[in-house]
Amino acid sequence: MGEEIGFLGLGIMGKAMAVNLLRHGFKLTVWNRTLSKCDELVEHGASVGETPAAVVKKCKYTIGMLSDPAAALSVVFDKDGVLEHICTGKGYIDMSTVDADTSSKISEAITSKGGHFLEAPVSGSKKPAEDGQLVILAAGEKALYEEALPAFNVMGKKSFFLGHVGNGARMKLVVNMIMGSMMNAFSEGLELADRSGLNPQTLLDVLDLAAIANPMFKMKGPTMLQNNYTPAFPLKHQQKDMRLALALGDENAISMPVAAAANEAFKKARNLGLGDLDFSAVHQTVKGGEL
Ligand SMILES: NC(=O)C1=CN([C@@H]2O[C@H](COP(=O)(O)OP(=O)(O)OC[C@H]3O[C@@H](n4cnc5c(N)ncnc54)[C@H](OP(=O)(O)O)[C@@H]3O)[C@@H](O)[C@H]2O)C=CC1
Ligand SMILES: O=CCCC(=O)O
Repeated sequence: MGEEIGFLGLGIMGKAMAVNLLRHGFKLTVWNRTLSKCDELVEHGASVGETPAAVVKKCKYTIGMLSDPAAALSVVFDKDGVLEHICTGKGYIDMSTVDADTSSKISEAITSKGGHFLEAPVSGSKKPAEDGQLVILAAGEKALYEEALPAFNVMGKKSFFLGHVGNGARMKLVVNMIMGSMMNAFSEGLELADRSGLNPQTLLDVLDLAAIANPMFKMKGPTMLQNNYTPAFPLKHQQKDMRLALALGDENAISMPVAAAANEAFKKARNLGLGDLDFSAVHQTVKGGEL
């Protein structure tokens, strides 16, 4: 189907998104810092590039799905990075969750070499990525957005084009700031129900019928009651998003005491060694128990 697309970063999300694209007939050349993680993608029909630069050289446009701002910058600016082969007619789409400044730095570097840039962070986790049910929050070059729409339509159930670079990053951080705060309130509620003699499972049933019912409580509640925190969205990334959202709050002089308290809980969870578990493991900071 069409030209080859590049894909950099095969973590939980990148792997799921890339496999989904391959299943839908897209041709992909992939790269991951730990190159062995490319093997599974090769089994699904992908080619491998030895470096980000090699991938960009081969592909009309390349997608990045990296852990954080440092990783997103490194893949573009370091030796053998995206910048080495980006040029007129080629595009780079960063789907990582980063702050607007990081995205702007990448955008300026890419466009100064004649390339096109789009930021396109996503809402939705591992399962929606596998099922092509993400929500894509794009901003930047409209022409690249339109070129990538066939791939976005496979990866996501809805794509938003939000205007200039930075708006996608900001939208994503606002969404995840709300989500992180909700997860903390939910954890406290589960523990409060349990310790005050209520059945937490009954609380889940009540919540599911109430005005505050939502897919996150429905999906995470049962596993949290089993102390099962198999990572879909790693807690260290949720804490990164709270930190970046709070910085956005600082810039705009928005008082965000609820988000600040949630960030403290995620920091505490990281300090307890829970950073690689699912973000719902913040529950353990309320329980105070052994995993
Ligand atoms: N998981 C989720 O539910 C969601 C995550 N996100 C966002 O998507 C992004 C990816 O998340 P996720 O897949 O869960 O994260 P993972 O931690 O599973 O994967 C991170 C990826 O980044 C790579 N990486 C990390 N540091 C570097 C570096 N310095 N140079 C090059 N590559 C690097 C890793 O490579 P290696 O394999 O070598 O370590 C890996 O491919 C994050 O920004 C996250 O916030 C957005 C929506 C949902
Ligand atoms: O950034 C991660 C978001 C996870 C989700 O939307 O379920």
